[in-house]
Amino acid sequence: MSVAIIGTGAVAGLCVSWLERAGAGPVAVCGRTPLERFTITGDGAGGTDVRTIAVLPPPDAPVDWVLLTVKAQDTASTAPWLDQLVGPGTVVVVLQNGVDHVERVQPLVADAEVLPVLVMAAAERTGPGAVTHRIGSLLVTAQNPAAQRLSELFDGGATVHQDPDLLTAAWRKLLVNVGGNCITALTGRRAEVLRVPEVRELCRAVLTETAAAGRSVGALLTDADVDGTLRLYDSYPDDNGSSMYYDRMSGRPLEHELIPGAVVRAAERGGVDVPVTRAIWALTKAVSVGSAGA
Ligand SMILES: NC(=O)C1=CN([C@@H]2O[C@H](COP(=O)(O)OP(=O)(O)OC[C@H]3O[C@@H](n4cnc5c(N)ncnc54)[C@H](OP(=O)(O)O)[C@@H]3O)[C@@H](O)[C@H]2O)C=CC1
Ligand SMILES: CC(C)(CO)C(=O)C(=O)O
Repeated sequence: MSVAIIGTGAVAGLCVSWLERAGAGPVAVCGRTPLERFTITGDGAGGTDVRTIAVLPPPDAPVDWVLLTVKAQDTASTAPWLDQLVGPGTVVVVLQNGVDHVERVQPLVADAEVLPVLVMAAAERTGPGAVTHRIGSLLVTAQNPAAQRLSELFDGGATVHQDPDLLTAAWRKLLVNVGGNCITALTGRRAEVLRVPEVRELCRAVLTETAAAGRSVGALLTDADVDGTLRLYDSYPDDNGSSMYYDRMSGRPLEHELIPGAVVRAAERGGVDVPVTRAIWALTKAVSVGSAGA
């Protein structure tokens, strides 16, 4: 099985780590800057071991699996890699947050199979090829033959859950991101900020709106999902950040369109009022590098 990962950040590092544990052999990594190895600290389950894993340079021919791990706003810029790596039989696995993976990637890969994957894990890129794996080793995807093969590819490294209702699963993950990612990015504080009582109430308001927006487009979310997400925030270690927090701290653009923007757009389609989420969207857009004046 040939595997090429596009991107050299946190989720790319997780994939390299999981595939090495799965015995998948060295995988190729395609970055904006060439990389020869990853150093992974931790295992997402409390372990603190440090592993160095060598990776292969970008292949010059199509591969069986392309794992796309760039931020949503960088997806279009990967077109040259996709042209090089995708051929008949390639499955393009999109490991991103959000709810519209297929719409974003399918136009770049003609009729190749696109498999959306929700990454139920937390990791931080701390330097070039250096990734700290804090929480989790679960991937959630659709229920189909490609997903079954993905499960076999990662077996021994990460668990792949095939969910018959991926729309609801993606909105459930969006709940986690719309509060946790946006608030940590806006405040410049890690997960401990989510336990400030007034911030917790703000999160409850955003999550309640998000659940309503999700329901308006067919996701089966209830108040129990809101409560479950708040309990998840309570369980985070104080030093857990979020992918949007790391981008804010590094002066990179934010995924404001992928996360609160997706809620606002769905709410508009569904005729749902989401004033608090709209405010969060405006603020994350305003602080995102490159958005000045937009
Ligand atoms: N980090 C986390 O814990 C989690 C993240 N996610 C989601 O996963 C996705 C990836 O996030 P994450 O790994 O954190 O992001 P990172 O910012 O850590 O990594 C993104 C990588 O993509 C690279 N990249 C951008 N454009 C290109 C390109 N054209 N060609 C090659 N590489 C490119 C970046 O390069 P450069 O180094 O040059 O910037 C960077 O290495 C996001 O949608 C995020 O929301 C989901 C769950 C958990
Ligand atoms: C780890 C988690 C759930 C944090 O909100 C995430 O998805 C992210 O950082 O993007």
